Amino acid sequence: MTNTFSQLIQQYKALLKKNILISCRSKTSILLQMLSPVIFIFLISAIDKAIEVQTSTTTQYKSTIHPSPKPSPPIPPCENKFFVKEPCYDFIWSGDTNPKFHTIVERIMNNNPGRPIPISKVKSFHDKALVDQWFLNNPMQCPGAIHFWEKYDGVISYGIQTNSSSVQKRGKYEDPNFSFQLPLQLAAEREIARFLIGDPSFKWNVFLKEFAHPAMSPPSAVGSIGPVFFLAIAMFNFVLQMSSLVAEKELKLRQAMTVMGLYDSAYWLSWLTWETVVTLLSSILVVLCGMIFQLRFFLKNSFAVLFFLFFLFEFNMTGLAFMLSAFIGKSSSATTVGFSIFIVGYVTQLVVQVGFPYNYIFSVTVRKLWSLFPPNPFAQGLRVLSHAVSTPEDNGVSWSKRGSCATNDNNCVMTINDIYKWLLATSFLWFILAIYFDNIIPNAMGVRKSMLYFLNPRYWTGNGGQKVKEGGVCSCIFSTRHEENSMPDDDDVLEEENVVKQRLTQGVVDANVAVQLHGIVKTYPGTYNIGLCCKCKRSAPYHALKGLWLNFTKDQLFCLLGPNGAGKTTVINCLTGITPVTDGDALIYGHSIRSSTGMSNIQKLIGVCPQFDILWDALSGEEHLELFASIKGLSPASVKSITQTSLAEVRLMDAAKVRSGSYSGGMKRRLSVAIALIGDPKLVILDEPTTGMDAITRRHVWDIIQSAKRGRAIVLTTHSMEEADILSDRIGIMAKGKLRCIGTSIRLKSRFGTGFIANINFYRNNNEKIPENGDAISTRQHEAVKQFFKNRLDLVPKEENKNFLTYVIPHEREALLTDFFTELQDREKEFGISDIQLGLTTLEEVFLNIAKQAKLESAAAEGSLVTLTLKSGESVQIPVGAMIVGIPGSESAEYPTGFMVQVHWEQDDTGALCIAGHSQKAPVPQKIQLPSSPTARQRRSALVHGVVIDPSQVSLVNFQ
Ligand SMILES: Nc1ncnc2c1ncn2[C@@H]1O[C@H](COP(=O)(O)OP(=O)(O)OP(=O)(O)O)[C@@H](O)[C@H]1O
Repeated sequence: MTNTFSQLIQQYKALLKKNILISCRSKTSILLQMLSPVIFIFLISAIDKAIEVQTSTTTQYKSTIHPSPKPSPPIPPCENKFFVKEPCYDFIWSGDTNPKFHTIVERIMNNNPGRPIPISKVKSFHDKALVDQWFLNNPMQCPGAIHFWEKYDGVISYGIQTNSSSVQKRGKYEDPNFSFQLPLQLAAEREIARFLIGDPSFKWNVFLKEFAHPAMSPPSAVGSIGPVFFLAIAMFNFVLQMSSLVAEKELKLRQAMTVMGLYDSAYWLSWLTWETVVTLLSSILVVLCGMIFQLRFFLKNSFAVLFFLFFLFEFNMTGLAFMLSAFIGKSSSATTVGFSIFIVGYVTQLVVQVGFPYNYIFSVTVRKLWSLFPPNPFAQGLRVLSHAVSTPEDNGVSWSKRGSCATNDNNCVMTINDIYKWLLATSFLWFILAIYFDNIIPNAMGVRKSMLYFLNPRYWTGNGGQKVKEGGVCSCIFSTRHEENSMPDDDDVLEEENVVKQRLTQGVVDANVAVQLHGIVKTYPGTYNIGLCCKCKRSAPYHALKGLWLNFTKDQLFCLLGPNGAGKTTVINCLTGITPVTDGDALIYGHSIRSSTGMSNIQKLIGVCPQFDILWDALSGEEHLELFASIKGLSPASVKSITQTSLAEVRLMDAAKVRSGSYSGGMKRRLSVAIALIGDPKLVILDEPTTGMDAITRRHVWDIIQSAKRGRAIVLTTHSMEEADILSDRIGIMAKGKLRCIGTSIRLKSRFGTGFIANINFYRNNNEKIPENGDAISTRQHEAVKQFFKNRLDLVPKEENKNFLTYVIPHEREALLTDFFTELQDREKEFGISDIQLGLTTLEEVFLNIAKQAKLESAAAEGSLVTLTLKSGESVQIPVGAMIVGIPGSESAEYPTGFMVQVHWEQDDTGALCIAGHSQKAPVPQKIQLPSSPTARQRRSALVHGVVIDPSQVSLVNFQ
């Protein structure tokens, strides 16, 4: 337990270092994170200043203790109105049938203070109805009208008609009461009074005086646009965090660490710690910037209150990023998700600003649901704090007052303290959900845990409960077991299988065996996915491994060969726990891959070099090795020295401090090999480790692998036959999920090669004329040797040149070889032979034969047909892969039983089988009966169907 804990701490520290290095090495993201608070607070401060300038013309925001009287304003020219259509009128009036009113209006126009109104700017009408009609037909051409009437002689009445709503333009307000109604009313009363008393120069002075009032605080930009600006600051970190997590998942970096024994808890804790630090710094920076830019909001509210609000909000956003990252498969999508969250947050914050749902009229449930989205409670917090500094007398919220409401806030449903508690609680909710979704959503390999995995008590005790499933949570999965239980065709494979089975049934534990594969079966499940129009799309299950029984011995390198798609990587994925086996089991040093405890023990014992380099571009080779050494649990004191040794071993000392992003392909592969070997793993799995390496480096890595065999088992997959030949102690060739052959390189060559290769080299005879045309090389000595081979072994050369002849000698002729070569050597001089080389066929040939055989098998199983066109011009339909084909209806005097041909097959670039040619015709043996007349189906298709003849029933010599 203590051991586990100290390893967890060691992993945590190493991962934390990795997170810091990766984050700090991305200069753009660091710059964005550091500069965004400064830029956005500067913008808020600029907007604050603009509001101040805009409101400087009013006294609303100035303390007015002794207001001074001001003379009543004149009637303004109509052009001064905010929205006006020309030609416009300063005012219009009705009652023009009465000459008294003409006089009054003339005086209003002439005595307008500072500006007599020209006659063209006033229009008169008979009555009010006509005025209304005119207003209707000429909108925005006049601010209002005055209507005169005389009820009794000497009693003049008037009424003013105007639009009472104030309008705003470029941040300024136009109040119709002060800009039109009051001046016209005062002018009308003055001139009516003068008219009635008959003194046109009667003094009539009206002064206006506002209330004495204290200064109001101008509206703060923090309260209005602050929430969205602060949300933008948080979004930078949100997107960066999410893309870091998703990238580690997408690039399988996390999977690589898990395979090497990483604890999930160390992984999550390391990111959480780093993000807490980033959030902490960002929040302090925001508050400090606000104070530096002298924003009242930041100066008056307590530093601690502000800091905690910003910190908890950003922390909450980090939790949300953690949770959402479980649903995203590509790091490039993080920006899109971030942008969408920002847009949604912008709108919901606007809604919060107008009072929804932080008001007593809304239910608690609505408030809680709304508050689940972090920008919303944050916007409410900013609203509360803005409210607390809305007048110059307000002192903001102090730390001790964070739990109480402002006295003038009648709608206080959430104090700052409530918002803190809410943000903190929901942050932890997001983190828990992040871990939950991370477990139940299929990873890059389509593997996930059951939806209720946490209810299994064994999950918490570590004794199991780690059972995994495949396929999406919502896809309808069906999985069929692989029922094919055929016995292996090959004797060696059968023997290996029997040995493993016997040991299993007898419970024999062989200390020399590192890995035992007990019939592992892997079937990738087919899925039903709901497509367009609710159509279920079904994909068939794929049987990638069809029951492998194998032992990998200690101190040995087992090489798994096989064509693309044979199932080699699937074996590795099953052994490393990346993908679960469908059936069977494997024991690695006695630990079962099917149990979670077993798998976590296995992960401590293995080192893996995956098929593709899984490295962080921003980390150097040295940092990679240090990280993996710590994950493996090497003692912290030894990590440095072991790293240096590893680097020296793979010749990366000079590039130790260079970031792996700038490594060449070969350097990356070497680093991957070093990572696989670090920490002295007892089982090393190398999936095509030398891909992309030059010849010198490859030989060097072979040396490393060779010397690494001591004390451990190595499993290697490769497409290089030379590599397999040199490195392996045993080789297994797989095809179509089955082991086709097993044994040492020599055994495979002797069993599956076409036989022996004989190279006969000739002296150059300068006196002899050698034809220029290479295709028609035929010298006397060549001919003699060719005749010698034909007579003694019945062979023709596979390749020939003016300097040599190459023969492939089948195994069946092995008995004749001693005498044959003795005689050939004796007659060397006669034949002009300079050198005779005899060797086994290459491993490559074995590989190609096995691959071809597997292809033939599957083609035969599928029953697909191709057309064979004979040299004589006839066409015949034959099954793909058929070797000997009899041609029905080919009976003649020369071939009374009909004839047959041997078909030569080859694989094209895609691995598909195609006809390479066919042998000469040979008579069908008497014992085989070909159908004499074509079948009904053949008649329909108009093509003859060849009859497949069992090769054991004919002598292949017939075809030469
Ligand atoms: N997650 C998966 N879902 C469905 N089929 C898969 C999955 N992974 C692998 N396969 C299929 O299983 C078969 C074996 O794949 P595998 O990667 O093990 O082959 P391989 O021998 O390693 O090939 P290569 O030499 O190309 O690496 C392939 O046909 C592949 O398409």
